[in-house]
Amino acid sequence: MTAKVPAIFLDRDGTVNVDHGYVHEIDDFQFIDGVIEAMQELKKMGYALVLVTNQSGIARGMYSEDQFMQLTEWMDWSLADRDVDLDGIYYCPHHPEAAVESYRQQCDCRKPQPGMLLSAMKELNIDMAASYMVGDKIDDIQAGKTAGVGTTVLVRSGETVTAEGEKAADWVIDSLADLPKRIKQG
Ligand SMILES: O=P(O)(O)OC[C@@H](O)[C@H]1O[C@@H](OP(=O)(O)O)[C@@H](O)[C@@H](O)[C@@H]1O
Ligand SMILES: [Mg+2]
Ligand SMILES: [Zn+2]
Repeated sequence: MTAKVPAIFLDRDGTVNVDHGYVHEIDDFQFIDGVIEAMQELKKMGYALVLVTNQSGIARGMYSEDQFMQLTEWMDWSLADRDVDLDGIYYCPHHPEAAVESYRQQCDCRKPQPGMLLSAMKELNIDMAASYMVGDKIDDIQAGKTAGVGTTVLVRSGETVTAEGEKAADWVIDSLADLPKRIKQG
């Protein structure tokens, strides 16, 4: 049995890229300042990078799963081009009140449910206690806690941080760009 790896679970919209609202076009995908450099550093520090994103825009009929895949491929290549190889990409296309019937369900993958993180844990052999969940919403924090992630981190780069969110998260930082430094501080 190989050793377990620590991971950084990354929310997408509001954490990696600016949340313009249900982003599904390359032209609207804008990396937040400093996050690519931070991801480079986190890889060097030995963390696996795992993206976990709710994509209810698919269930809502705003864009197709194929469109999401195309954007994801572009994002993945853009990051690889900058020496950031993502170790996993997980997404939830569902919503309980979906316009598109095939995506209408109360799934276990839409954050705050922990399904995406738990799938990654099994598939990538992740050491959850040594891992971090980074996101801009309380739903990200709750998913991390339920999945047994050691440290939950709320960022101020997306949705306005609420008092409830501040209370739930272990750490609150301005941006993913600040995470490597914050981890090194201990
Ligand atoms: O932040 P992640 O999980 O990567 O992705 C979130 C997006 O899929 C969208 O999620 C929606 O929430 P609802 O899914 O409608 O509750 C809204 O917050 C949108 O502004 C946002 O773009
Ligand atoms: Mg988000
Ligand atoms: Zn789902």
